Amino acid sequence: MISYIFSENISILFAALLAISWYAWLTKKPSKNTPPLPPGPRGLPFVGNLPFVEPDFHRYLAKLSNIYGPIFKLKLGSKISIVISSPSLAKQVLKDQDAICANRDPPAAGLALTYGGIDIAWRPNGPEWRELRKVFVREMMRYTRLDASSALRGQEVRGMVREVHGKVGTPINIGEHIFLTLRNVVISMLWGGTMHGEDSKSSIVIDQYRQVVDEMVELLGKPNISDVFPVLARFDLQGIESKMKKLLLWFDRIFDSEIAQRTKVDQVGEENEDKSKGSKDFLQFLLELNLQGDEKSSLSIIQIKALFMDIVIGATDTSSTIIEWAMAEMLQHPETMKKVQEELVEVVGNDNIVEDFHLSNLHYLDAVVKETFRLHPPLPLLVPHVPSVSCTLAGYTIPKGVRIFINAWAIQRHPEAWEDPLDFRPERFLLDIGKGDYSGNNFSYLPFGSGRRICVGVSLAEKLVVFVLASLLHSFEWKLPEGAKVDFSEKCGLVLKKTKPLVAIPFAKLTNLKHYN
Ligand code: HEM
Repeated sequence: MISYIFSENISILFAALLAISWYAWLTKKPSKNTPPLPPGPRGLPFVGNLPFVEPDFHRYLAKLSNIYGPIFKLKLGSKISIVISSPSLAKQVLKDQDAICANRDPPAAGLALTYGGIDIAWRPNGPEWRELRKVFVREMMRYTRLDASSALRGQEVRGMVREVHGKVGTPINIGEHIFLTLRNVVISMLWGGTMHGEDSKSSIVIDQYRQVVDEMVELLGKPNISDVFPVLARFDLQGIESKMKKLLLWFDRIFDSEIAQRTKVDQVGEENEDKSKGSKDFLQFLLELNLQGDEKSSLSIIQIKALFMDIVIGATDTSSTIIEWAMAEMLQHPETMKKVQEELVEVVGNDNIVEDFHLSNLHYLDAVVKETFRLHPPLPLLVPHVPSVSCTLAGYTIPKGVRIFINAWAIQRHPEAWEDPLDFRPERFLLDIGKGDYSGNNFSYLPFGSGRRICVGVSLAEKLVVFVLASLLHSFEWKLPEGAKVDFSEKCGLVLKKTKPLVAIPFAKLTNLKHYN
């Protein structure tokens, strides 16, 4: 992967050499009393281990941890990274030393995506980040607000069932339907409807939305010279930053148009009755905060847009990826799919549709989702944590500012933490409910991270994933096309996706056709 970058442009290699002096300055010898840095593979001068990095980064790191142990260092360009691959060390970073290790080192692409890193994901650990998180978690993700938007989610999911029903008996790309549904759910929750100006050319906008989000996520996961040699960042040698800025512009125009539309409506006093009753969409809620002018919790328009980017990226790509993996696992294990469908008949019934209130009773489906998160965590390395001061971990020095990768993918397959770790066995979560706790208290199970930086969208993600899967499996039987096999190869980037899209054939399952309309 990295060697590919260098061959991409000879000038990049030349530019990397310019970093020599910078590198030499950075690599000062530690004093005799400080504990050593963790062990790790020897690298080359200046570029460190960059030329040896393999394309599947999470698997490469897991392989190295078999040689160097559960904590090791890797030099990527001028930057040191620390890799953690055991539950007990993950606990030290994410709990015992959480206050120190909750900083970020935003990649150039991340900064470009979020108006300079003023969102939640890339903001440094400090009072402004805490306040933003508090507003998001307490106000936007609280259960009552999520319950209030359940009708919107239901509407979009039923739209998906209708669409799929139109294609029964033919092979469909499941991921495309899931992505489209989540995109509609997210937009409904953000500003309560379609995108303005969309109607006349909706299919173009829909196609572009997916393309833009896919490209954004790809750029976020792409190795970037600017991130490993920050001194070269200003040259944006691979053009990643400028590409991301162009993509952001696509969303920025939509955000501006929605905000302008809403402000206009509010000014002429046409406030939607529902909004005054409290079931406000996120935009309404954030604009009211903006108007409040309260120094502590007030948000500027640009901060609102940065938050929207967090939601767009956080809610669509990760959630659609895990749903696709879950469908892949169930097509590979038809006995599991059968059990889920039996549970759906018992809880929902054959003459009903899946509703929000059924979800908490779907225990077996919940276990299937948990097992899918274990084997296919959408963010296999979480988002790197960064210590704001130097600290000691397992007897090693962890310098301030290094990136700490928690290899959740490896931890969730660790033979000491999981029996038959490579088997897909949802039952393990039925027997031990605490094992599948999403709140980050079990350090051998971290699909949403843990500690201060734990994902802010856990409650929404949980609802969305179970709801979409329940609806797909309640309304349809699924079969692979004749002779086809499920392909489990992974495409590693920021989000761990399937390399090949999942194609399967839906068959109508419900006898009452009104449920498809
Ligand atoms: C299947 C769905 C999802 C998965 C697997 C997931 C996973 C994660 C993980 C692993 C992290 C990093 C935690 C860490 O650094 O320790 C994270 C952070 C984050 N997620 Fe999610 N996420 C999902 C859905 C969502 C949704 C629906 C939203 C928004 C509504 C969201 C917004 C965020 C934000 C803003 C952060 C940054 C938190 C911070 O740095 O303080 N995510 N997510």
